[in-house]
Amino acid sequence: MAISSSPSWAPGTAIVGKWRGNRYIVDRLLGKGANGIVYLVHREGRREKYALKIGYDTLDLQSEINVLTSLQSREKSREHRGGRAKKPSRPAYLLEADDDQEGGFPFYVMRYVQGSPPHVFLRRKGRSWLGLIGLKLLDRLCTLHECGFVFGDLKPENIVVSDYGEAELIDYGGAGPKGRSVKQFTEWHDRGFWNAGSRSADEGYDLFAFAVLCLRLLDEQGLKTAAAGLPQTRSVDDLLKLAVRLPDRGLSSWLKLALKGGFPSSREAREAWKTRVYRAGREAMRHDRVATPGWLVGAFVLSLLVLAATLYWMAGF
Ligand SMILES: Nc1ncnc2c1ncn2[C@@H]1O[C@H](COP(=O)(O)OP(=O)(O)OP(=O)(O)O)[C@@H](O)[C@H]1O
Repeated sequence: MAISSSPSWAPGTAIVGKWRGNRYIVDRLLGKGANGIVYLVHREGRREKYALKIGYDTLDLQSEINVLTSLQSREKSREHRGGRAKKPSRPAYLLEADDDQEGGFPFYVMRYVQGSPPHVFLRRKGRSWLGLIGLKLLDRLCTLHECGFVFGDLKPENIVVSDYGEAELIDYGGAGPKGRSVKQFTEWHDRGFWNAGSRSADEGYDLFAFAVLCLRLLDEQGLKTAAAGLPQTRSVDDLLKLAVRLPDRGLSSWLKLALKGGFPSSREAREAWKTRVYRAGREAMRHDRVATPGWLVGAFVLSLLVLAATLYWMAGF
């Protein structure tokens, strides 16, 4: 069923599931996209917040639900194996799916991810946080790949970073099974746009998009200029040049490999990121934290000299 006009729900509205009977109260609108509208909600009588997505198209929504169901069951079995069956470490990927009792609109309820997009986060906290954010994102991609899916449309708008640097993927509308064609992509992040490979859903496709994401976060102007080139001359070399320009050698070499499709799997890419980018960045952060700025050392020496001169002068009396 395709929905031409979806309902606009005001805060306080109760959405009642037709089949399962659960009631969700709308707190506010979170956002609108090509595939649906997302609201912040809570279950009636409970405090936990969730994101509820109402879709424009039942089939599109169902494919997102399939991905979230796989992630959910994988997380469950992982926690079960780890002996944490009683208390899940994170809220569920997917709480439930149902149709709205009133209008029959399909919806699903997922974990609410609170935070800001990565470019906003990095502007506030500093670029050295890219190592941690990247590691968390690669964790999410590895999990998704191990479930047999590829994310597809990896871009800043589909990432939320919490205040502690936990990065989460939102919007699984572009995700699909490995081996098929990528169904939803965004020009700059798309391997095909750069004539750097096919649009078939493989792990390397997401790693390529991830590498472009890093370039975009660190050198958006450079990426914009490169993307303005003629479609027939545009190539991965344009991106490699941007990667070479980065001052962080470890990051630069990681990006080059990802852009060239050199990682055999996302798991290996993640391990390489951890040693070459994340750990190296952590060392730099630690150093920044303990190193005393030069001006402070100068001011301290000056105050010692003033003190010595004062004592000398007083001793003369
Ligand atoms: N789980 C979530 N937690 C918090 N906010 C969310 C969540 N899911 C979606 N949002 C917000 O709702 C907006 C729209 O959701 P979403 O991106 O899933 O819709 P879409 O129709 O698939 O969008 P697009 O046109 O980008 O494909 C997002 O940009 C984000 O701001």
